[in-house]
Amino acid sequence: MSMILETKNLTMRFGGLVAVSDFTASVPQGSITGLIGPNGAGKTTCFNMVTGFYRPSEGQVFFEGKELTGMNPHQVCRAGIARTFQNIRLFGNETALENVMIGSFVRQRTGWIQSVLMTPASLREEKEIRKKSMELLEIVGLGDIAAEKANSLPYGAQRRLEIARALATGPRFLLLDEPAAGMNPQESMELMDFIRTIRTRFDLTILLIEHDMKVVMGVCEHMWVLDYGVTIAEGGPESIQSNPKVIEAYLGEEYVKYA
Ligand SMILES: Nc1ncnc2c1ncn2[C@@H]1O[C@H](COP(=O)(O)OP(=O)(O)OP(=O)(O)O)[C@@H](O)[C@H]1O
Repeated sequence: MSMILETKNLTMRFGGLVAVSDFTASVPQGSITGLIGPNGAGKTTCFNMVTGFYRPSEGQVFFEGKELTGMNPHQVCRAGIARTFQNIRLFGNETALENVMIGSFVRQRTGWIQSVLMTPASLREEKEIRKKSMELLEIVGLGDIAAEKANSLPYGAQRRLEIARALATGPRFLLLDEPAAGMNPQESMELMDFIRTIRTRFDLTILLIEHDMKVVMGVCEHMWVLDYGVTIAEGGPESIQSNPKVIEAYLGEEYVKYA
């Protein structure tokens, strides 16, 4: 099985705090993989190191066999990795369509000078981007709210919109940071279908951080478990749910009793 992402001994220190220690992990191509663990375990820090938001104190990141360590977020995005954030980061006063268009500009061929001068090439490209962004909104089920401002949308729609914007950058690898946060059980169920659908439709590999165990166990084929920055387990849903270390550090006996 080929690995789309490999990390080697990724370590992040903030002063005296070791937020992530020696994170050596791999994500199979085409998989939906989970990164789980208690609050403060270092999950988002791992995302930040992979996507160039943090420069690791030590260690390396390889994407499709090429080293990404030290690249900035824009370069990582152009390489084919997109992400969403734990706290939704949309342009609230822009419409849903404009938010998706902003994602597409990462792949824009004409430069900013041409855009400012509104050359025929840049106008043609903007029209193309508008059309593609609209199609994307339709695919994620937001076609009818394209003209609404992002901050007026219900929470579940905002999460989908953030994913649509990430998809607009044309990624092969998508990282989702707590996509089910704040969703009700019905929305979480729909999210699982949605994640599987976009994986197939866009030929993606997905890595997600999530605390909702129904979502994690329902959708992830493989997962990594962090506790205090240290990897304490990896495996499929069955083995993770019965792993004593994971039960003690994170899931708890109650979860095991009622799962
Ligand atoms: N920029 C930063 N400066 C200092 N400490 C940080 C920074 N970012 C994260 N940390 C610390 O690193 C540790 C890991 O945080 P991180 O956000 O990665 O955890 P997490 O597993 O994603 O938690 P949660 O599930 O609550 O989102 C925490 O102790 C956090 O306070």
